[in-house]
Amino acid sequence: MTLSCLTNTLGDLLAGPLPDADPCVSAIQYDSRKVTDGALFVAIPGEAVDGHRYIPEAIASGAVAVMGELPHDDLAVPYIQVTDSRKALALISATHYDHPADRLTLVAVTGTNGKTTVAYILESIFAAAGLCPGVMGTISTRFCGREEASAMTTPESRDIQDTLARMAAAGVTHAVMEVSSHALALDRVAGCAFDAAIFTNLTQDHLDYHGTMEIYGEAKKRLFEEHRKEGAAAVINMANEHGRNLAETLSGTVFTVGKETGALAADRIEVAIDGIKGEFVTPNERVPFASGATGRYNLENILCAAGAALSVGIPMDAVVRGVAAFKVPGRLERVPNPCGLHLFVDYAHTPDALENVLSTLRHLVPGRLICVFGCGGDRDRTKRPLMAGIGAAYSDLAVVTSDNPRSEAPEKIIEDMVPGIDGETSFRYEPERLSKEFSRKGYVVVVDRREAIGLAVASARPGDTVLVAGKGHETYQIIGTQRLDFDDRKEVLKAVESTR
Ligand SMILES: CC(=O)N[C@H]1[C@@H](OP(=O)(O)OP(=O)(O)OC[C@H]2O[C@@H](n3ccc(=O)[nH]c3=O)[C@H](O)[C@@H]2O)O[C@H](CO)[C@@H](O)[C@@H]1O[C@H](C)C(=O)N[C@@H](C)C(=O)N[C@H](CCC(=O)O)C(=O)O
Ligand SMILES: Nc1ncnc2c1ncn2[C@@H]1O[C@H](COP(=O)(O)OP(=O)(O)OP(=O)(O)O)[C@@H](O)[C@H]1O
Ligand SMILES: N[C@H](CCC[C@H](N)C(=O)O)C(=O)O
Ligand SMILES: [Mg+2]
Repeated sequence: MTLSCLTNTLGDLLAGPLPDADPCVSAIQYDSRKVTDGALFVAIPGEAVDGHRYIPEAIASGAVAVMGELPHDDLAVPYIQVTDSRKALALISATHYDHPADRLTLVAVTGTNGKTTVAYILESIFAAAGLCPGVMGTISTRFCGREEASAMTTPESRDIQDTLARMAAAGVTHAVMEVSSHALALDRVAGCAFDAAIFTNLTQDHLDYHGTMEIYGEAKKRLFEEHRKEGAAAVINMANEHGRNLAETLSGTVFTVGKETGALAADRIEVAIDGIKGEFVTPNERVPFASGATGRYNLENILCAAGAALSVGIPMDAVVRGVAAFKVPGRLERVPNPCGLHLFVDYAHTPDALENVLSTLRHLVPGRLICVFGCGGDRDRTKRPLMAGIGAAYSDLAVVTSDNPRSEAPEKIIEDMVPGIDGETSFRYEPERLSKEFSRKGYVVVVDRREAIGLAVASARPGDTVLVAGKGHETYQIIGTQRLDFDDRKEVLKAVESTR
C-alpha cells in the first residue's frame, strides 16, 4: 500500500504538509527494533522513552517513511507530522490490514474484574453455536487451534489489527477482546468498531496510572461512546452502581443484564462449591442453565457473556451449552490432592476480587480458610492495605507474601500492606510459632512465596481450604527484572507432597 493511501485516513490528525514522495509501505512498526526494509516507523512519545529518539535507527534498518509528533525537515525519508502518534498508528494500522474488524463479529469486554472470564464464556458459547471463535486477552491470543501466550491484556493497536487480520484470514467468524483501561486511555482500540461492548464492573485498581477513580471510569466509558458499531449493544451489568449509571447515560442500544426487568436476568439461583445453576429470564422466556464456575460474581460474568451473545444473534440453546462447558485457567482453579484439603488457585489481585473470592469460599467450604496473597510491585500502592485488610478479615489465617515484586523491594510492599490489617481481630503469628492447631484468627508474614505456600499447606488440617490468590494462570514470578519459573498450582502440590 502506498504512503498516501495510509495518510488519506488521518484527517485532522495531520499536523504538517504531506511529503511529495509516496513510497510503497510494506509494514507498520512502532518499535524501531522491529523495523525491516519497506516499513513505516511511527515514533511514539512514551512515558519511559521518546520514540522520536529511535528515528535514525529505524531509517538505518530500512524504514521508507516516518510518522511522529515533532517537526522534522531533515530526514532522508518522507516524514508525516501528526498531532497524536498513537491514534494515527491505530488508524493507519486498520487501513493497512484492510479493516479486519469489519470482517468479524467483534465483541469487547471491559471492567476491573471478570474480563478474562467473560471472554472464555463467550468463546465457549460461540463454539457451542458451531461458529469459529477467536480471543485476545490476558492469558492468550487463540483461534483455530493456535494459542500464543499474551504479553499484555490488550496489545498495541498495530498488533491488534495484525491479529484480527490473521484471525479473519484463518476463518474466525466471532472474536472477543478484553479491553483494558490502559488500552482505552492509550487509543489501542481506535480503528476497531465493536458489534457488542460489555461492562462488568469498576472497582479500585490501576490508580498508579489513572490517578483517580473518576478518570479510570472515564477511560472505560470510552469503549461505549467511541468504539461501538452503529446499532451495537452496550451490554451492561446492572448489579453494581457504576453499571447502572453507565446504562443511564449511554445513548444507542443498551442491553442490561442482572436486573429483573432488563433484557436478561437470572432467577432460582443455587450457588454451590461445584457450580451455579438457575434460570435465564428474558422478556420472552425462562431457560434453565448450569455452570461449573461458582460464586455470585461468576453469575454476573455469565450474564454479561450470555447477554452479549444474545445481542449478536446467538440462539439461547447455544448460550446454555456454552455456559455449561467453559473453564478458565487460574480462576478458582481446584488443585486435586490426596490429603483431604480444598486447594484453590485464583487470580484475585484487587480488593474487590479478593473480597468476592474469599466470601464465596467462606460460605461454601467447611473447615478453616487459609489465604496466601501479596500485592504486585510497580502497581497501584493504595490497594495494598485494602487487600491486606480484606485478606485478614475473611480468613482464619492470612499468609501475607510477595506477588510479582518487579522493581520494588518485597519487604516494602508488605510494609504497605500490613497496616491495613485490623490487629484487634487478627493476631500476628511468627512463622516458627505457627502450628496446625492454631486457634486464634490471625496472620503471618512470609516474604518468599514458595515458603508462604508451604507454611499455609502445612498449617491446614483435612477439611480446611487453602486459597493461593493473585497469580492464577501465571507461570512465572517477576523479581527485579528476572522472570523466574513459578506456578502456584505446582507449588501448592509440591507443598502437599512435602508435608505428607
Ligand atoms: C503504561 C503503559 O501501558 N505503557 C505502554 C506504553 O509504554 P510507554 O508509553 O512508556 O512507551 P515507552 O516504553 O516509553 O516507548 C515509547 C516508544 O518507543 C519505542 N521504542 C522503545 C525503545 C526502542 O529501542 N525503540 C523504540 O522504538 C516503543 O516501542 C514505544 O513505541 O506503550 C508501550 C508500547 O506500546 C507499551 O509496551 C507499554 O506497556 C507496558 C509494557 C505495560 O506494562 N503496560 C501495562 C500497565 C498494561 O498496559 N496493562 C494492561 C492491563 C491492565 C489490566 O490489568 O487491566 C494491558 O492491556 O495489558
Ligand atoms: N465479575 C467479577 N466481579 C468481581 N470479581 C471478579 C469477577 N470476576 C472475576 N473476579 C475475580 O477477579 C479475578 C480476575 O478475574 P478475570 O481474570 O476474569 O478478570 P480480568 O478483568 O480479566 O482481570 P485482569 O484485568 O487482571 O486481566 C478472578 O480470579 C476473581 O477473583
Ligand atoms: N494486569 C494486571 C495483572 C496483575 C497480576 C498480579 N499478579 C500482579 O502482578 O500484580 C496488572 O498488570 O496490574
Ligand atoms: Mg484479564
